[in-house]
Amino acid sequence: MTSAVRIDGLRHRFKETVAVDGISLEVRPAEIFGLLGPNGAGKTTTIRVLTTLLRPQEGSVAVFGLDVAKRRMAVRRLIGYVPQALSADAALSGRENVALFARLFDVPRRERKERTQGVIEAMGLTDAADRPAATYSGGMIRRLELAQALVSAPRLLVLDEPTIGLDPVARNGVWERITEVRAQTGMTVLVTTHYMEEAEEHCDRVALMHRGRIRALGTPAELIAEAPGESLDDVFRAYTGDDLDVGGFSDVRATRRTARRLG
Ligand SMILES: Nc1ncnc2c1ncn2[C@@H]1O[C@H](COP(=O)(O)OP(=O)(O)OP(=O)(O)O)[C@@H](O)[C@H]1O
Repeated sequence: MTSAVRIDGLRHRFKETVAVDGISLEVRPAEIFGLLGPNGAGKTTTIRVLTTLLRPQEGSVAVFGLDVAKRRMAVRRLIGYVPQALSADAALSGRENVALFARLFDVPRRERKERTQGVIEAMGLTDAADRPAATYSGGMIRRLELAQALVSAPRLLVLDEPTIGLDPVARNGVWERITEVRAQTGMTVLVTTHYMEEAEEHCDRVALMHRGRIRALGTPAELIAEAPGESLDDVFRAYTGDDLDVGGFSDVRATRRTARRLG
């Protein structure tokens, strides 16, 4: 079966910083795959290459068999992407935001209304759909952004830190919606996070990334069985040693970014 994502020897640098240092991995169709690691690990750079926003400098990336460097537009049509930066317009209602994405992604005109309503319902936003997004909570904004990404019925949903800065209840709400959509559609989900406990609970397989490299890859249970400790957090520490305290699981940067997003 064709891989949903296949990354071979991807390396990417920004001047003297090597952001991604030769990674290879495969995401299987219909799985929820977590790319995990602290700030600066190289997760976003990897995501930006596979969503065609950055051209691969070295190595290759294919989405459902399509090379991201050679088939950019075809790859984009397969992907729904929720970036870290805010992608909803606060002045528009939830429904208007989703309808805008339906137009942007060429959803056929006669299907737009129904598809927009469908994803709004799926994300639990029916009651709030006609209010300006400015009145939404952080969790609702994230679910609206998921609705925007889902309206084009992508085969691969790519989420960059979907629960960052949310309280535990809102984080659960976002994950519930992600797992429901996956169960209903068989969509593949690639998610980055630095919340190990969320990945442990919701991801089928994970890759632990640190300083541009993949340190371990497998199901959460496999990784926990192979390394000393009882959680993915322990596994990560085992693979990265003291580095983590320097690299930082600190949420400071993340929290600041979220404050900007919602402010
Ligand atoms: N546009 C850029 N210009 C220069 N350096 C960059 C750029 N984007 C990322 N980097 C650097 O590349 C490294 C990897 O960053 P990346 O954003 O991919 O990590 P990340 O794991 O996604 O972390 P975060 O969760 O903080 O975004 C970091 O050292 C970062 O500072």
